[in-house]
This record gives sequence, C-alpha cells and structure tokens, in this order.
Amino acid sequence: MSKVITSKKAPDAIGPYSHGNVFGELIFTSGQLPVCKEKGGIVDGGVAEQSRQSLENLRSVLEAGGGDMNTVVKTTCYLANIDDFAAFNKVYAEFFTTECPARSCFAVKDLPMGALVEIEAIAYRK
Ligand SMILES: C=C(N)C(=O)O
Repeated sequence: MSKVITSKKAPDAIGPYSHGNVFGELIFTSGQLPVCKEKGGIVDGGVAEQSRQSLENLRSVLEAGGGDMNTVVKTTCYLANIDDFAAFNKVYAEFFTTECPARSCFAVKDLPMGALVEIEAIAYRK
C-alpha cells in the first residue's frame, strides 16, 4: 500500500496529484514546478532561479517522505527550452555534488504555468 506525501514547505499541487507517494522504502515525487510557496506563482528570474526553486521544492517533498537529496536514485527533468541545458546543469550540480543519481532530461513543448523547468525524482527512505 502506498502512502501520500504532503509537505508543509512545498507549494500546493496545481492539479489532481499529491506531492509524492511512498511505496515500501521508495519515494516517488510528482514533478516539482518552480513555484514559491510563500509568494505564490513561478519564482522571479530565469532558468537558474527556476531550477533552484524546483530543486528546493523537490528537497522539501523528499524530506516529508523520509528521504533527502542524498537518497535520490533517479531524476527526470523537463526543460521548456533545451538552450537552457547548460544553465540548468550548473544549478543542478549544486544540489547533487557527489555520486549523482541517474537522470533523464528532456525539452518539452510546454510546462504547466509557463514554467521553464519541472523536476521529479525517485528516492529511498533513510
Ligand atoms: C506539475 C505537475 N506535477 C503536474 O501537473 O502533474
């Protein structure tokens, strides 16, 4: 049986999905948009600021599920513009410093709320 994760720190879902789910020792997060919970809406700035916010939101969901950035085994990253790949990687590397998780990264046509980035992860519980 899976258990829904609800983070007090991550922004509310914008549709019919949870922040994530725990199944056994595994954590599956929903895609985290660069939404600032305090201010509401997409964080100001470009892809670097948005990537940082998405990763902070991801961290909050992982922690609510009993994991952290060090227990991530796989991420899937969506960019609205592949030209942002280098700038995205630079911020991503601040959050995953050693033994990086597996990753897939795609440019997609559009993301919800006009976001430039969305990131989801699979992790294990500590
Ligand atoms: C933002 C999302 N994770 C969604 O719409 O599914």
